[in-house]
Amino acid sequence: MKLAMIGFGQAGGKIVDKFVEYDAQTGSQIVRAAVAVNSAKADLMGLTNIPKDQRVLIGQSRVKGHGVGADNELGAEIAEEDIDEVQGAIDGIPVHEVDAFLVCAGLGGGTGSGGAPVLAKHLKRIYTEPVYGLGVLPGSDEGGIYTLNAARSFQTFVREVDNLLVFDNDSWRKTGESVQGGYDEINEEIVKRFGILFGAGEVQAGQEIAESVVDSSEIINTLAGGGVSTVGYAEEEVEEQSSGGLLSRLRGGGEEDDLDTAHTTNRITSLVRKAALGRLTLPCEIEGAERALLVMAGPSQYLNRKGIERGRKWLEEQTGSMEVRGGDYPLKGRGIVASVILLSGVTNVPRIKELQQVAIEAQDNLEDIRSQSETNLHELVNDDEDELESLF
Ligand SMILES: Nc1nc2c(ncn2[C@@H]2O[C@H](COP(=O)(O)OP(=O)(O)OP(=O)(O)O)[C@@H](O)[C@H]2O)c(=O)[nH]1
Repeated sequence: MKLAMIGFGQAGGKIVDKFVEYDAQTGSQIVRAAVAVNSAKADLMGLTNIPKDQRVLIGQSRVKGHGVGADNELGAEIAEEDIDEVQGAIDGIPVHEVDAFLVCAGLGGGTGSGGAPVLAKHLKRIYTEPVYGLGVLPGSDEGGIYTLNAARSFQTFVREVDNLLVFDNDSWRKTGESVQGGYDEINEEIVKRFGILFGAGEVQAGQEIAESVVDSSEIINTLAGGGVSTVGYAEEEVEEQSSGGLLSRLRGGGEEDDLDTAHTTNRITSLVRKAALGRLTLPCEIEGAERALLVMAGPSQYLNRKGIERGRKWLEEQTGSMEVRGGDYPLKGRGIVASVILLSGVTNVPRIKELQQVAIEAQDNLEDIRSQSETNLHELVNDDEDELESLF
């Protein structure tokens, strides 16, 4: 499916930048247009793949190109004030050629956290195409203010988008890694998962015809209905054979043929389980997910309808959902068979409840500190008996 991607803030910009790189490397053609919006000039200059004329600096009169310093209320305000400048960049997008918008942002900071929901609301008012969000939750070690920002932004962003796809930095960070190196790896994980998912609806000319190919409308229907989504992923390396070799073996028929089919089917069902029960972009209980989509990607000789059907049925049982779609995505040249599972409308998410709890504590703390601040400063600056006088 073809997307117009808008990265808001530093994390959002870097993720979209990575999507553009992925698109060029794999030819998956999911990024029809890419825009970066930020209040920090340096962050925009640090991008590599998004065209320079598609990078929009907002809030110059307020923050002089230096960012909003994790103040997401200010981030929301300047996004509203400068929405026409953002729209100016979006005007350059051939919207009739895109299936949906994807607004990406880290929810813990200021610019993206505050600005992304404002932009989503604006896009939904103007366009009929669905507007999805890709929201990144901060690590739990980032501190109270980031958690509070994320909890407030999450609440607003979910309301303003047609569906919020969530990625939780907390469950992906590795110890002993530099923050930057860590983010590079994390961003690759994000782009791989969402790249295959959205790429599934985009069959290119010359690609092998799949048995039951996933179409953009299936992704859109799985996301329709709103709420929060998470994505599971698992892959296995396979040897890519030329189709001629395999076909001639298949034509030979016999036991080897049955073995191949059984092996292919089993590989698919085990990859489906691994993807659903392994690390999700947002960890949650999969039971109760309202809708799901299973995409099996790989060389078409490693995909079969039986395996996908079994995987789909298993997902139906595990989620209890009646709306589980499934299909394949022929993907040559990567030497893998991969299973991507989109779980949409998830509601049993302990991580969000925990985030909200920490956010409320941080909010109460901040209020206490603010309310005492004037008294404390007065006590510090003035002597006990008020014997000293200020100069003027
Ligand atoms: N996955 C991922 N997360 C990131 C990356 N950079 C920052 N983050 C996360 O995103 C959150 C927000 O940070 P930024 O995007 O840098 O903030 P901003 O929107 O530019 O806002 P200000 O810097 O406050 O103006 C942080 O709390 C991190 O958790 C990145 O490259 N990848």
